[in-house]
Amino acid sequence: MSEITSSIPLQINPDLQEERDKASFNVTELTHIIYGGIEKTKKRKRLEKLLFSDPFFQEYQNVRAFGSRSEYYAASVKKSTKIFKLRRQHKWTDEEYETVLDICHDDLALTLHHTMFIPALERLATEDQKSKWLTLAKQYKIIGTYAQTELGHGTYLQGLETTATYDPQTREFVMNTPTLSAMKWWPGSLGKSSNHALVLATLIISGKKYGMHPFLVQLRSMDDHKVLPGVRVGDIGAKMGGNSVDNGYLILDNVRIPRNNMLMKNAQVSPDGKFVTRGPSKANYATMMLIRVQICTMAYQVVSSGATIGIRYSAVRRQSKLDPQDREPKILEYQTQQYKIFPGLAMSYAFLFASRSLTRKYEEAFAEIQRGDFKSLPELHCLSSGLKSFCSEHSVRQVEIIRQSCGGHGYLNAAGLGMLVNAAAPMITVEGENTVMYLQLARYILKRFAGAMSGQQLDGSTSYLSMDPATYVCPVMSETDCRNLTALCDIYRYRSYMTVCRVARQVQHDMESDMPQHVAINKNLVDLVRAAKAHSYYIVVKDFVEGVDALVASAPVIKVLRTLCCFYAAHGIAEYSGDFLESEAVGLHQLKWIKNLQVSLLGEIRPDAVALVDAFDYHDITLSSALGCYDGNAYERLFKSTENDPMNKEEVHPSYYQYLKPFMEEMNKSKL
Ligand SMILES: CCCCCCCCCCCCC/C=C/C(=O)SCCNC(=O)CCNC(=O)[C@H](O)C(C)(C)COP(=O)(O)OP(=O)(O)OC[C@H]1O[C@@H](n2cnc3c(N)ncnc32)[C@H](O)[C@@H]1OP(=O)(O)O
Ligand SMILES: Cc1cc2nc3c(=O)[nH]c(=O)nc-3n(C[C@H](O)[C@H](O)[C@H](O)COP(=O)(O)OP(=O)(O)OC[C@H]3O[C@@H](n4cnc5c(N)ncnc54)[C@H](O)[C@@H]3O)c2cc1C
Repeated sequence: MSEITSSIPLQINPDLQEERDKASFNVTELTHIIYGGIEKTKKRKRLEKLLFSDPFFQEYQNVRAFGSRSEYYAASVKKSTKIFKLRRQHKWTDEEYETVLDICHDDLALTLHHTMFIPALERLATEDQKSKWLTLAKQYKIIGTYAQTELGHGTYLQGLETTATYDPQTREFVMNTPTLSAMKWWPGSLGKSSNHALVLATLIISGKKYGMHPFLVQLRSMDDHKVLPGVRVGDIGAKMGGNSVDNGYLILDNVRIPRNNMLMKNAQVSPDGKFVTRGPSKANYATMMLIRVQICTMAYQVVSSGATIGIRYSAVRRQSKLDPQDREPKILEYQTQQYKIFPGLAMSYAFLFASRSLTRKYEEAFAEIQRGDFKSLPELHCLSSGLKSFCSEHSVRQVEIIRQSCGGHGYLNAAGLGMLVNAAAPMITVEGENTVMYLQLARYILKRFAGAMSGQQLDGSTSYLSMDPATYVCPVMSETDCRNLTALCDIYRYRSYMTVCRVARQVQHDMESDMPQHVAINKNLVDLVRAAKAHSYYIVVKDFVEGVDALVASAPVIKVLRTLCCFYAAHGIAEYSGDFLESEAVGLHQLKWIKNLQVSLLGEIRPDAVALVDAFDYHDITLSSALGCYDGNAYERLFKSTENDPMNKEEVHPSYYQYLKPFMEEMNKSKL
């Protein structure tokens, strides 16, 4: 009788334990730093315990892995409603609720209700409207979504075709989807879950268009969830990932809504049809900016989850030979393996600090905006557009590299990496497609650069554009200088300055050669995006350096974070060496030193790699990965995962009787 079983050993895999034993710093101390203090970590742990003591959360993993799309959606609705109920029962604050959503790490079917519908009501409704609609939404008496994107237009909001035509006779808006391309297409939770939608439509009064405004439209009956007259709504189909969410389509045919259903914080239509605006014209774009900021935090969660799985697995997987006399080494010993995974590890900490800094700036600016002061809006719009694009692009790419680094097993659903990549991939597209968002940043940078050239004193994230480039000397004079974080940051800043300067001069030159502005811009789009990326990279490195410098922590924690920060910056210079050389931010000597440093830092990070991912403190259910589980018993967990596979339910699959058996019989009878 074979002794091979799928039972999970009670003890930690000794290979992983060995890693934990040799960590140079206190993991718990770093965990507290990551979560904002001991109290917050404790609170998170309490919430985690409360959630995961319910066996449903474990069963949900099986439905996610093996259920049909419809079963997965249903389980996710159940999960959403369970969480909603728990929130009421335990009177969670918004912060506690956000923590629960972070712990769940999963697209909930009703996610749009809290990620966009409620924030949109908070930002776009008047106080009177809030007391009605926001109260209902927060009590889950209505479930809503944010319906902006159409089949024909997602990016170009001025091209949206859905109309809201004011009828002064009845004091109603008449909502219409005039063409196929005008149908709403993509909104999450729209297809089957929501009974209300915030529909973004072009306002028309007496035949005149007044731009895009938000309208609250009821879609389904509150008695039986049946679709209301004039409304056609459904699911848009299976996607690469995120299939627990019913992204939907919506067609409106002369649907009448009361005048008060237009959210009127930023613009009003009076009963007799007069239009009045308040605040800047882009005030109705406020919800998108909030989510762009949140996407940076999501990118941190994505890449840190991927790094946790990749590093723990690489510490328990043994393969091939390094020393011919020794046993097979852990694959984490191979320098190439470290080179695939440690950039994701360093990026996790970089994005932690960058997203924290962006969130702080957002909260400060939002408080000003609430007081009617919009001066920080342009800076915040551009910073959030750039960082949203940068963090999503880099995290998705890095997690795919980590998936590949796990060899064949990384390709299994049970590894959790494929699902992570596919769930995270839309971060690149949602809330403004990345290229388009980089170009928003580039447009702002060009204007600021022109301001600096004409002697304006700049402030905020672009203040460095008023530097005098003639004063720049590469601050790295020796190999040892390469470890100086301020010097590395200066190199990024100068690279960004030169990239911006070059494209600004080119656009100006093209326009002076009588090229129309739009032609000159389009001729330089690739370089404009390059400039926005260089600026975003500089901001992330700067936030990382400043974040580590400002930390109050023990010497070992500071040391390990400084090493990671140095590696992050050195790796970026090595990876984009062409740009750094071309801009003369570094010379060939410096590049060689920085590349050497990058490789030697791999060896310095190696002993702390497992501890650095343990500090993220992800629960096994949150990670949902046989390869990345805390105990390191990856093989047992992989084997265990096959038990729930419906393919293994019967010894002989029905397809044998249907197809294979008759086929084999036919083949065996055949004379050929
Ligand atoms: C651990 C596991 C985690 C897994 C993670 C999974 C994640 C999955 C996803 C989660 C769910 C996501 C839900 C998604 C929801 C959505 O996608 S909702 C739809 C979002 N749609 C968009 O974002 C549309 C993008 N387009 C735009 O924002 C705009 O059209 C535009 C590109 C910005 C252009 O706008 P337009 O009105 O055409 O403006 P212009 O005439 O070009 O003027 C631009 C000027 O306006 C300024 N500006 C633009 N936007 C803003 C703003 N938000 N705030 C302030 N100012 C703004 C801009 O700077 C220009 O200013 P000037 O240069 O001074 O003129
Ligand atoms: C999973 C998921 C969830 C979503 N959830 C919602 C939701 O809840 N509510 C909602 O309203 N929407 C939602 N969306 C829609 C999303 O916001 C849009 O897909 C997104 O804004 C991009 O717009 P698009 O699809 O029209 O892309 P397009 O604009 O068609 O982009 C296609 C290509 O054209 C390029 N391009 C377009 N314009 C320019 C330009 N000006 N300059 C240079 N290049 C350009 C882009 O870079 C891209 O390469 C969701 C989408 C996804 C994938």
